[in-house]
Amino acid sequence: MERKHVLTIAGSDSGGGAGIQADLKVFSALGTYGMSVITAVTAQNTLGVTAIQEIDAQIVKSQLDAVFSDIRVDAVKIGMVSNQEIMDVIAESIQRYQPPHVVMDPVMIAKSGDPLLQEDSIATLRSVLLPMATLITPNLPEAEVLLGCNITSTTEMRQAVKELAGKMNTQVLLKGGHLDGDAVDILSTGKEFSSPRIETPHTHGTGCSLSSAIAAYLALGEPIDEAIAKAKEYVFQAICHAFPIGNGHSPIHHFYQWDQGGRKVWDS
Ligand SMILES: Nc1ncnc2c1ncn2[C@@H]1O[C@H](COP(=O)(O)OP(=O)(O)O)[C@@H](O)[C@H]1O
Ligand SMILES: Cc1ncc(COP(=O)(O)O)c(N)n1
Repeated sequence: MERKHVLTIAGSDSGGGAGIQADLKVFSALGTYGMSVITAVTAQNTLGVTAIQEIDAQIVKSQLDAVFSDIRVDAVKIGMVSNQEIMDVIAESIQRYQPPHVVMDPVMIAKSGDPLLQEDSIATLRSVLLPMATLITPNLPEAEVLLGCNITSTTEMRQAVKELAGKMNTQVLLKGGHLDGDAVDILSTGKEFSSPRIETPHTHGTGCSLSSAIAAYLALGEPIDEAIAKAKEYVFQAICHAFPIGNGHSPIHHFYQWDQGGRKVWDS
């Protein structure tokens, strides 16, 4: 079978739990070929982010041109994009190369509470980048910023996801990981994706991994509902198999093998 190619445009996490590193692990685990355009380098571990170096927008553009001019891209995932200049070059290149699927995780703040987006860039994110995506995957705090209102329950999520989809003119998967109870994510079509909540501090990289798994499954030809359902199951298993690696919030775990009966066996 022809190998599918998936590109992540995101920031690097030196601790290996989120950003580019999580995305590439997901792409490999799902049998796709992963590529990366790095927008920022973060000095980060399980405790937080201690420094950020944004990559020059022209270097981001050169990375995008290098990939798109030579290699077929079956789906794109966009994660941390911290300033307007970088947003503009990404938007231009999506416009120019027209990849078939673009999943955008509008990353604003790390789980540790550290900001990953310059505040004066939110308007550009909203008006330039988000409308170019096939699907956007905000968590609750990000959706609250984009909508300018509080979302405190699944009922309010149902209303908010429809409003966001209307405003951004794209499909929205609103993630409910920040509420209590079952982890319920809601698609703007009204479809809901639920899993039991796992009581663990080791959830670093869940959002990055969900969006990159959706992009990989779209590249593999799954329809959007199926791509989300499979990505959610993947993240659920990856949380279940997380193990502590530092002194803070450890990342989820991406390694599984296939047994002789063709079933996935997660390494733990
Ligand atoms: N403790 C948990 N147990 C099960 N699923 C979770 C848990 N925390 C997050 N999820 C799921 O992981 C994905 C990422 O969610 P969320 O934490 O809301 O996003 P982000 O990482 O962007 O803050 C969603 O599918 C969410 O439902
Ligand atoms: C480079 C980078 N990109 C994204 C996140 C968000 O991930 P999380 O919400 O799990 O901290 C992060 N911490 N670092």
